[in-house]
Amino acid sequence: MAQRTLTFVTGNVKKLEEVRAILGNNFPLEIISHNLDLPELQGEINEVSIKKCQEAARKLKTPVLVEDTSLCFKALNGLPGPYIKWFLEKIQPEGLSKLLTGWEDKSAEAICTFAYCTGNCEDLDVILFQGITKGKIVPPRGTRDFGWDCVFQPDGHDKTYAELPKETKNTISHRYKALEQLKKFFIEKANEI
Ligand SMILES: O=c1[nH]c(=O)c2ncn([C@@H]3O[C@H](COP(=O)(O)OP(=O)(O)OP(=O)(O)O)[C@@H](O)[C@H]3O)c2[nH]1
Ligand SMILES: [Mg+2]
Repeated sequence: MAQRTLTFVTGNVKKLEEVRAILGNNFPLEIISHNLDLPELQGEINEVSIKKCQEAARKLKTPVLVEDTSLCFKALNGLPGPYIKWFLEKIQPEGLSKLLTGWEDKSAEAICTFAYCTGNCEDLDVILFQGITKGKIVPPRGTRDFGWDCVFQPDGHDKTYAELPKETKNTISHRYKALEQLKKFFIEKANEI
C-alpha cells in the first residue's frame, strides 16, 4: 500500500486525542491531523458526514478522513442529532438535560460517523464507518473537559462518560465502535498489497 499516512481533518483536539488512543499502535497508518474549518451542511447524519468529507477532499486534494458526532434524544425524534455542537454552545450541558424536562423518556444515542474519501477529484465516493452507543441523558456529572460527556450515561453503567475512566469510555464509546470498523477496513487494505 503506497499510502502510509491518513489525514484526519478535525478542529477538535479531544476527538483527535481519543482517535489516537483508541487506534493505538497496531494501526497500519500514521494519523496526521489537519485543522480545516469546513462548512457543515444541514441534513441527515450520514449526509452531513459525506458532504463534510467531500469538501475536505476537494480542498486538500488528498485522501481524507473526517468525523461527525451526533447526540440523538429519542423523545425529540433524534434531535439535536448532528446539530449538537450548536445546542451545546448555546445552552451548555445543563440546558441539554433540561431539554428533556417533561419527557419521561430520557434515552439517547451517541453516534459517531467517520467518512473516508480517496480525494481523487473524479471519484468523490465516500465510505462511512459508524458506531452507536445507547444511553440516557442525566443532569451533568463529572469532568467538563469534553463536550456533553457529563450528561451522557451509557447503558449498563451508573456513571456518565465524564465520570468513567478514559480507558473505559474508549472501549464502549460510539467513537470506539466506529473505529473498530475503520481499523478492520484499513488493516485489510494494507494486507492486500
Ligand atoms: O462529550 C462529548 N463526547 C464525545 O465523545 C464527543 N464527540 C464530539 N463531541 C462534541 O459534539 C459536537 C460534535 O460536533 P462535530 O462532530 O462537528 O465536532 P467539531 O466541530 O468539534 O469537530 P470537527 O467537525 O472539526 O471534527 C462538538 O461540540 C464536540 O465537541 C463530543 N462530546
Ligand atoms: Mg464540526
